[in-house]
Amino acid sequence: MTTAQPTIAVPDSDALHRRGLMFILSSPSGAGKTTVSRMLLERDARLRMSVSVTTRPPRPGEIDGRDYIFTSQPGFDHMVEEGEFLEWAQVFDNSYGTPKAEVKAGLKDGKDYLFDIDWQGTQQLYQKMQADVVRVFLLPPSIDELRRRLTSRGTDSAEVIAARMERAKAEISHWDGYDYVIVNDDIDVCFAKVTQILAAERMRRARQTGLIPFVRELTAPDA
Ligand SMILES: Nc1nc2c(ncn2[C@@H]2O[C@H](COP(=O)(O)OP(=O)(O)O)[C@@H](O)[C@H]2O)c(=O)[nH]1
Ligand SMILES: Nc1ncnc2c1ncn2[C@@H]1O[C@H](COP(=O)(O)OP(=O)(O)O)[C@@H](O)[C@H]1O
Repeated sequence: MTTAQPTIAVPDSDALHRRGLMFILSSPSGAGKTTVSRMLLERDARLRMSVSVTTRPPRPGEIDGRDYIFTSQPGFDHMVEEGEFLEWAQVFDNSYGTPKAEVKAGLKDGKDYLFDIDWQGTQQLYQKMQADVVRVFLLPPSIDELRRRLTSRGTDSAEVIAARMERAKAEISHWDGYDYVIVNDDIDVCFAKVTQILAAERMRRARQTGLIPFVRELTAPDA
């Protein structure tokens, strides 16, 4: 004869409530963060892109609202005045900012957000929302390979590429402000590492807000 057992929900990745996380990917321009971001978004339905606002003109193939929200400098300044950004920064000659509203609400609902932002934005988000932030920095395998990637992308003029190369070493100098640093040599290896980091970070105890009632149930006197 079997005795009736109290039912306890089996904890899989989504069975228990979890607070969402802010997954930040930074790198010097051309090291591969857009490529890795696209791969993540294609393969991971639980991850959403935090689409930034920028005054930079769209590149060929970029879509307003998907890659960036493109705006004028007065439009951007107005958003700053209205407090609509979680963080914003001047990068190269343009302004870039992370809209606040969706991310703040989504994190509570367990939604995860991907941020392709620079070290200045990373520092600001970390200061404001340290417990939610995971910081990943991609390095190129060499400076020559970085130049080759920027050139082969075919989206920027020689002048813009030269300006980005000039800034690359300054950007790389911020590598130690990140939790994880990956050399993006082989894209599949790099992507696998990023995926592993995301999986582990999702399982952190502090994010699994549903654990407290679950453990209470497991350890109840009549369980
Ligand atoms: N702080 C901050 N940086 C951003 C934001 N959006 C993009 N960036 C950064 O701005 C820099 C330039 O981006 P972009 O013009 O798309 O060129 P890319 O680096 O070649 O992809 C990159 O380092 C991005 O990570 C944002 O909302 N905030
Ligand atoms: N691991 C890699 N090996 C070879 N080429 C790469 C790799 N990662 C990215 N690329 C290429 O390098 C160029 C720059 O990558 P991108 O993702 O646009 O960089 P970022 O967003 O950091 O500026 C693109 O043409 C991309 O296809």
